[in-house]
Amino acid sequence: MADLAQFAKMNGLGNDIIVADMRGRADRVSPDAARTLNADAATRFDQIMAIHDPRTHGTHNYIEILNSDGSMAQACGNGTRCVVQALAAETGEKVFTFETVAGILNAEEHDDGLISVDMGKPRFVWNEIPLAEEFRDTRMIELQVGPIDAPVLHSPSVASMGNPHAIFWVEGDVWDYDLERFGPLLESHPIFPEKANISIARVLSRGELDLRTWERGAGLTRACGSAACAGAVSAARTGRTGRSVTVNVPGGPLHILWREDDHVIMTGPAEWEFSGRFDPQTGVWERDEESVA
Ligand SMILES: N[C@@H](CCC[C@H](N)C(=O)O)C(=O)O
Repeated sequence: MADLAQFAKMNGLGNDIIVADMRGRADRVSPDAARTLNADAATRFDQIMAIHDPRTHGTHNYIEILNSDGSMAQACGNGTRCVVQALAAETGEKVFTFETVAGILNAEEHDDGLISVDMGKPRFVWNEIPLAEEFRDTRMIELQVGPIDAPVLHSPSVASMGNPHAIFWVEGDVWDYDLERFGPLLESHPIFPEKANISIARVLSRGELDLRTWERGAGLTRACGSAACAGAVSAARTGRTGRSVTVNVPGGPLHILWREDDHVIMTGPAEWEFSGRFDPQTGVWERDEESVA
């Protein structure tokens, strides 16, 4: 059998994550392997967090992120919390610095088990989201779903947390909207040249909002950390909330703080489920004996 790599099936508030240990290896997790793992009910996931040896001095690891469709992602908040929990359990360290495509991320596991990730600074300029055409005010862009005279969703805020997000604001229950139908249409809308993560958000107070997400390259998920960050900063910059909020995603609450230095700090849990070994090229896998229920 090929030279197998260790993995841990984990989740961040129900966002299904595979943490792949690629340290000491020269290969990468292939898109085909991602699609094969996702096709198996036991290992289906939203993102793979591939931990590689560091590429930059001062970082613990380089992290590569794949969505369940095999596409690459620049950021994954829930997945980063799972990586922190796994490495903290292995090494006893509590503070980590990772390099990702989106930049350098600092993260810390607290004594209560919750994990904070510095998701970096949000980007709001149209060509940093990116959008296909210039919008001077990205707090509200011209995009809608439904009849022209009575749109179901309209005027979203857009932001990048290293990955593109559109947040549609609603007055009613976020579960009253057919995100499974609207999500794929909006994810691949021409206004988003790199596609986008599509969220519906309802502001409950100056300190709390509900949020559901159709994830780029993964579909409906129970949690999207970077969307929670994008929703929080968009709520603040449109005057709907303060800069410290609880974001209720379907899997549970996340705390988001948009610091005065412009960094966005996300805090939440992570959970280990089982471990195994897999072929990073084919996705063929086997469960570790001690993980057999
Ligand atoms: N679930 C992740 C987001 C993963 C990437 C996203 N699907 C994308 O392609 O941008 C999170 O918790 O941030």
